[in-house]
Amino acid sequence: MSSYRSAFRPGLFDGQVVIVTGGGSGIGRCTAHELASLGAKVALLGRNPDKLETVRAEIEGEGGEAACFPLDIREEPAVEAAVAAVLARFGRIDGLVNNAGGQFPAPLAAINQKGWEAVVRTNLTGGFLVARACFIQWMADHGGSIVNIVADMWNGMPGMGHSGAARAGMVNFTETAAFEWAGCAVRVNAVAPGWIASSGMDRYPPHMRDIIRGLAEHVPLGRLGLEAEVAAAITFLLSPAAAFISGTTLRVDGAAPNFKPHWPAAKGKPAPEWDAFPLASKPSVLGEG
Ligand SMILES: CCCCCCCCC/C=C/C(=O)SCCNC(=O)CCNC(=O)[C@H](O)C(C)(C)COP(=O)(O)OP(=O)(O)OC[C@H]1O[C@@H](n2cnc3c(N)ncnc32)[C@H](O)[C@@H]1OP(=O)(O)O
Ligand SMILES: NC(=O)C1=CN([C@@H]2O[C@H](COP(=O)(O)OP(=O)(O)OC[C@H]3O[C@@H](n4cnc5c(N)ncnc54)[C@H](OP(=O)(O)O)[C@@H]3O)[C@@H](O)[C@H]2O)C=CC1
Repeated sequence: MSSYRSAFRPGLFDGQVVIVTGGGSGIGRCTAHELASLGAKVALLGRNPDKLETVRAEIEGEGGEAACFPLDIREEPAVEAAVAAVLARFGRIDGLVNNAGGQFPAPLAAINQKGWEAVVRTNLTGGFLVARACFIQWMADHGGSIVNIVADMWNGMPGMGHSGAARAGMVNFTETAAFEWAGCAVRVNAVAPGWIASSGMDRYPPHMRDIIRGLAEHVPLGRLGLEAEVAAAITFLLSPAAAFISGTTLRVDGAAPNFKPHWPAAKGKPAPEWDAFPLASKPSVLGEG
């Protein structure tokens, strides 16, 4: 029996198979737990096999079913082989959560071609490759639902120019795929997290710690988001509750893009679903509490 306290009804994904890329940590790991708690069999994709294996063991320890498929999403043959391996193992693919991603913080002038391409391939090309493989190998004939995780970098974000450009591309890919694949009953949406208290926050260099700790002051809801709050948005878009929703990008950001410096953000608001995922990451950069 899973300890995950989902907002959705038990058994919602019984019999379904969902791929979660970047399932070995943070938002991907949390989403994998949530979907498994609702009955889905989860295929965990990511580069580090040890991280994937840890999450697989966690899920199976909670009564769910999961399997690991290590790969780099930027490598086309590896992506095609991994999707084929998921089908060989589970026999179907109902959903894809295209979550793997990330970047290094650097001003545009300090990014060389190799660095730019490393980030664009991670956050745009890789997601395209995984989505296309799922479509061609299964969803074109059977339908399905794809959720692409992007990032709330609207209007540009200094230090994140490569990633913001890639995410903008992924939003447009989402819109085109929603149109092209609609005739095959494939829905394609995106979720744009704002600043989330996930393991990802611990991957930034020490000199950024104060910036990260101060981010909540620029969020009208007065806090960082939770992994479980992003997972819930993804789960909604995968579910039949979103059957007429395709081609959209759902922000999960506490209204951060609406922040205006002349008006203070809310202070000390509790996170209502803090205990939805007892195993959630506690990024050390944010300190205790
Ligand atoms: C801002 C305020 C926000 C404040 C913070 C707010 C957060 C915003 C919201 C977003 C949050 C998240 O996404 S949280 C998720 C965070 N998680 C992650 O980022 C994990 C995934 N990231 C990665 O794997 C890496 O960053 C990524 C580069 C994408 C892929 O790794 P690779 O192994 O392929 O790449 P590497 O070999 O490390 O590097 C490839 C090249 O990239 C360049 N490169 C690498 N690091 C570099 C650096 N620091 N400065 C310049 N250039 C660099 C060099 O050219 C490297 O080549 P050489 O010179 O030959 O080495
Ligand atoms: N936390 C936040 O505030 C925000 C996060 N996001 C995005 O949400 C997603 C999840 O981030 P989060 O959970 O916070 O951070 P994590 O760093 O914990 O998760 C990123 C995951 O992506 C995987 N990954 C990265 N590159 C590749 C690759 N080339 N091939 C396969 N897997 C890869 C990593 O696996 P491995 O280590 O094994 O490579 C890791 O599990 C990312 O796309 C991130 O950019 C967007 C906005 C805000």
